Amino acid sequence: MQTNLIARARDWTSYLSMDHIRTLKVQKDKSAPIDRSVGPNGGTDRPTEYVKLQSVSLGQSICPNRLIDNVSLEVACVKNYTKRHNLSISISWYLNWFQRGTYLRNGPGLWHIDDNDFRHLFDGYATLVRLHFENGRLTFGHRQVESEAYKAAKKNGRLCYREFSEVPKTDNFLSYVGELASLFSGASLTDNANTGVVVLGDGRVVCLTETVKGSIEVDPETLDTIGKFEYGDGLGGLVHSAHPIVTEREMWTLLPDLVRAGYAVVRMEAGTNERKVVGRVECRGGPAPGWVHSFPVTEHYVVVPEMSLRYCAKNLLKAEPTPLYKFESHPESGSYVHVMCKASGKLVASVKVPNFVTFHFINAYEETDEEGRVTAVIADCCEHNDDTTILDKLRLQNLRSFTGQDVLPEARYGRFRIPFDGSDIGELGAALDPNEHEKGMDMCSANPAYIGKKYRYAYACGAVRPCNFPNTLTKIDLVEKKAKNWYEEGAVPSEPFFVARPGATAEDDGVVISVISDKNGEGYALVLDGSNFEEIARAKFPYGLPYGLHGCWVPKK
Ligand SMILES: CC1=C(/C=C/C(C)=C/C=C/C(C)=C/C=C/C=C(C)/C=C/C=O)C(C)(C)CCC1
Ligand SMILES: [Fe+2]
Repeated sequence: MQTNLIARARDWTSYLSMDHIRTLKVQKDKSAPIDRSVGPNGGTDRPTEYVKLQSVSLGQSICPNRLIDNVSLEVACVKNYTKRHNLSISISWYLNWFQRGTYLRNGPGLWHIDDNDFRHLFDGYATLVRLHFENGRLTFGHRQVESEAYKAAKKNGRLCYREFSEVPKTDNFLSYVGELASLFSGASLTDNANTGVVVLGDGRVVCLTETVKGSIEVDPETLDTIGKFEYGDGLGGLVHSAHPIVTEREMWTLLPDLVRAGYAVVRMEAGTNERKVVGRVECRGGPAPGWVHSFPVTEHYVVVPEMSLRYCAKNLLKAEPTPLYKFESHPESGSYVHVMCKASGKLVASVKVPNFVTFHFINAYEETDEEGRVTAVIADCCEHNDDTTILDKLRLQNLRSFTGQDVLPEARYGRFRIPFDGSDIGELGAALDPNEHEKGMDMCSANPAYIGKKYRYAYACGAVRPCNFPNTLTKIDLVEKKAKNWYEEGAVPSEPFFVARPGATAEDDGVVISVISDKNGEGYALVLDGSNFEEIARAKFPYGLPYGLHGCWVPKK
């Protein structure tokens, strides 16, 4: 039976308030109207909080894969419904090892407050999605991260902090002057932690964005917002990389210095809240540091990219979004890659490279000669052919239009080579022919055990064209220089996340998890085999989810 559980749109939208928890009528009604207006390819933008569902259950075979012998879906009356809603999808499959642990995915998920609609994908308030695997059951839930920005917006019915492209309305000049002061203190910047989620070495789970104040600890079980992650080091900083490098022992991140153009490279020991400055990189171009959404590390070095797309204090202040939002392109200033020794904080290489545009570095490693001496650092990223238009393409209006049209800007598996021979020039090319992934490429992950080391495989969102957004899950083999796709017509997958099989020896021995929005905006969790990239399991959600960004795996203790 192909019945879907769909709450009528009217019912959902009338339960916006977190404070008024009521029972929703869940109806087996395929024809019920749903607001599919948000996210690339729709997604169902419903108020996300606290829904007490009527108890419904049905048996359903939802995976064609022969490895799944039986799937049943039950929507239970959630006891603890003041915390979250919770749907239980029972799957029995043969991957016993993969039955204990939680996949969390963060991303912007709510793009309006009352009647105020946001403009850009990155503006949305953070929504956490949780897929908990245990004893052959998948428990699914999702919830808003309760940042100050989100709570203030809900309370006041309007935007109160500066988001990626949205700015609160200023009534008069005096309050504008106040705004200026609050901007430089960081007070007016958002703490909407809508970009990534990481598990620190001591087990704490933190949602992140690019503002330092937007580091928020959450409970991976209940999705409760525990509170602000306070850095107790006095380092301050307004912005940092949205993607720190986290291991069991430590966390590395970059703090761009918007006043004295440069970057502080900082390290935080696991179990502490104290970042320590290991070294500083001075920018070689100007007038401000290049935007650094992410960066890679090798075993011994931190790679600091300096893009010619640079932060712009003036644009931070503008009331209306500029074409490049908070940034400004300075192709004439050049682009550079710097390499710092983790142990000494000394700069060991700094090279000029062709201009590039990247949000996501994938990995980096050291190239060595026969004697084991490091001759170069190789750093890989999703590179948008030095085309900044990707930022504007991610405006909600663009994502909602152009379905089926070939408007996705081209991207490649960018590979930098930073030589250690003292030369001033680095190389940038493609690690494989971009036609392998139809020149669509972003949202990459690799086996976490290979971070900083020579690696062979990566998982990304690629393209089957024509498309207006990446629409495949793609396994990339950097030795064979081949890509293998998972693709379903009209579906929009989120970042493929690799989870290694405990005890695995092969790099690709594990599973790849993704959350998919199908062509109707409904959704399912998908599990692929990391080695042959075949589908192992899928579990359909009773409603669609908005597009999300980055995830993490929280192993069950
Ligand atoms: C809030 C402020 C800022 C915020 C920056 C944010 C939230 C940046 C988020 C960047 C993300 C999510 C990038 C993802 C890229 C995905 C791509 C390119 C996918 C492509 C598919 O083809 C600042 C701007 C830092 C200023 C202060 C305030
Ligand atoms: Fe990101």
